[in-house]
Amino acid sequence: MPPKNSRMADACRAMKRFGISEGQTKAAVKELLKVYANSWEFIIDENYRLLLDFVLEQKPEEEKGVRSKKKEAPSYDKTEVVELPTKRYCTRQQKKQALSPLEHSTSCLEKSPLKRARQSNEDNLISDSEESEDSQPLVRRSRRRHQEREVLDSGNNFDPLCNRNTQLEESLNLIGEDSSSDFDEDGLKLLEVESVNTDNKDNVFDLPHFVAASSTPKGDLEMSMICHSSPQSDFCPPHFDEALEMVEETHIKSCRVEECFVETGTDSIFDESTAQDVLASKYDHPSFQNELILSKNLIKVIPHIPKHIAFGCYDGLQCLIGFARKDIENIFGETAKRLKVIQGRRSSKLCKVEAAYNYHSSLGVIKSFFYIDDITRGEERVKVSLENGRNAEDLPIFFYIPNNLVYKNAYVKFSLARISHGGCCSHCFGDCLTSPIPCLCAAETGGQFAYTPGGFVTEKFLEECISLKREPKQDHYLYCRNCPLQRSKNKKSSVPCKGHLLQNFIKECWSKCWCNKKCGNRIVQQSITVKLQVFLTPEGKGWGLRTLEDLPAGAFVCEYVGEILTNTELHERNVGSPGNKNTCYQVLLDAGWGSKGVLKDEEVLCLDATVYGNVARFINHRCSDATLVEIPVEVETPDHHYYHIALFTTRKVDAMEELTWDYGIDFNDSDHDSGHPMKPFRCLCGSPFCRDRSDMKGDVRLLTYVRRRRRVQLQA
Ligand SMILES: C[S@@+](CC[C@H](N)C(=O)[O-])C[C@H]1O[C@@H](n2cnc3c(N)ncnc32)[C@H](O)[C@@H]1O
Repeated sequence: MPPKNSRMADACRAMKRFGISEGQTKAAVKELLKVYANSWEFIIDENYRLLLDFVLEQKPEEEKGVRSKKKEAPSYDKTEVVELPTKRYCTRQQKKQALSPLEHSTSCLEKSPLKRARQSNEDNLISDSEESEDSQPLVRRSRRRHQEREVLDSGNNFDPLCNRNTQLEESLNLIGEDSSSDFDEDGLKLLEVESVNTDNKDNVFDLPHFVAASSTPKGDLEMSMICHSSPQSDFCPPHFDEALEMVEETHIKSCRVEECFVETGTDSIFDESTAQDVLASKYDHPSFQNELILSKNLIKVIPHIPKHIAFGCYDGLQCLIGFARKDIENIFGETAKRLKVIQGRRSSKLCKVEAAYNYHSSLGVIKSFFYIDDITRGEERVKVSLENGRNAEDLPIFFYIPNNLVYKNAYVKFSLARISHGGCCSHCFGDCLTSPIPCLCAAETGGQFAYTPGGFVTEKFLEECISLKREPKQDHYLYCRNCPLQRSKNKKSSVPCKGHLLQNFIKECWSKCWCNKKCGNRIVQQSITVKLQVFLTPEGKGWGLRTLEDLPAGAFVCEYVGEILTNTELHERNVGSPGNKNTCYQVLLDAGWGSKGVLKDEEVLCLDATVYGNVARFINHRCSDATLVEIPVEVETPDHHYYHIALFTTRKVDAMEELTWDYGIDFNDSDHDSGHPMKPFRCLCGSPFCRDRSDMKGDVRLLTYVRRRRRVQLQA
């Protein structure tokens, strides 16, 4: 019997042919050995068929793993990278010049990328009618095709990956495959291209095909296509029209193609002149020639690319993969300095198709596009963008409101008469935080301000709030004598209150105070100042919210805003909605419950952000170690039955990191009786402290799989 190591090495070699990494193979073999009592027989059988099937079945889960791993990437200058001008446009003037592709490319390259991008924006202002039909037949055609489709498809959801062919699926799988060695020290993923680029004639990946599609926050769509292009092979660059069609049909169904470029690169094994010869001869291929004549102004050939180039996109970041920095600077000039560059590990041949489209930012056409400039429709001081990455998903439909609004019966009466002089600072001037003696408003926080002069929650106060939430003790709960939650559920019998977490309140200065509007003790009422983005979470949690800038600990991010309902109204709303499916945007304002006598129904309040809400409705849950913590903030009224739920960072948060908070859900509450209005869901927070213990998926899935395999084998 061959030694164990050599069997593993053989298995890895066999799997490598299919683009499966060593890490994946080893993990799969380990699992299978467990099931087959350490026998290799089934694994080796039929040329590792079982192993291959098993790895391929595992893939979707592993892809999730890849993404969450990437999330933990250490910080680097992400903001700069996001701003990368990804389109390298040629000017309209250049398009009109009847240059050969190579001449044309030189003239394009002479301009700095920044200049080119600027020029292209100016070009975009030129109306369609100015465009000569002859100069851009393909673009024009695709526009018409799009317009026709727009009429047919209006209202259809964007589904970039539907209609894809098998080849595309295979190649996307390859790119998505995981291996811990695929990440450099910055946690960015290198595209695995060697496996699709072998000289093996039987290789299924011999034809050019798309490997990745990504959208950028600027609204560009990028497609990469790897081609087998060695001088010996009968490589032919993709038919331009075909490529364009594929881009449109498979990826940007509902977007308008404005401009489209094909860029080709060659391998470092060529010197510059050989590369030019090879490319020139390739473009002379009869099947391409006609298109070349028609679309030559759109084709740009970069004569010498020493290593493969590919654009990947992770959470809106662009990364340029495979170039040595020196080479990038030669080709892209100044722009290169703004890129995060990963040294290439292997050489490859790559053909890249770029398509740019315009998007609309008004809510009216939200459904057709997948990048929205500002979901708040100008309601906030800052824009909040939405990016629908590459997955197909309905865009959220709700009314954006920057402040809570009463639905009907909630008693939320703000009146100056209700605020006593003792409850506000009537002797202050300017910024209360600069005064040596904390003002009366700080009485709520033990005579110390909860905010620092820099505008963050103080370390001590933040710590207290976090530990109260993470490790609540029995005496941190208040119990109502006649709990409104139990009352609304079961009117007859009086079920004891399950308890409400006692929370530390902040009291902000307000209109009856003498301080300045910009006083440092008015943070939450200044509303959102942080740059935020709604995005589709890769783990399958739906939409999520992330910050586009680095945030220190204790920074105010946003308030949880929604309709203010009484508990009875909430109960009626939920009973009336099929399957209680709207509960996922509901929270209780119960921080003051149990501290006073029995609350009247109109004083028992909650927020529902299902239909009316702000950006906080997109914040997902994370058990225990969330990036945000909620703190009740008293602004307009001293009554603790109405307050603001303000969300502050629990620690330093990097740009592009997801913002999460612990909803306080009891995932093991099968009767859904804990009092939290939100129904428990299968938690995908990924926290090591995750409270959802229902997930024994790994073992169960493996067993099911093995049983199925055995059945198939027996039947055979
Ligand atoms: C307030 S919403 C958050 C935004 C939501 N993801 C969306 O797409 O609109 C709460 C819902 O998001 C989903 N969700 C939030 N956190 C989650 C988690 N850790 N795991 C799985 N789903 C989660 C659940 O469906 C939950 O009911």
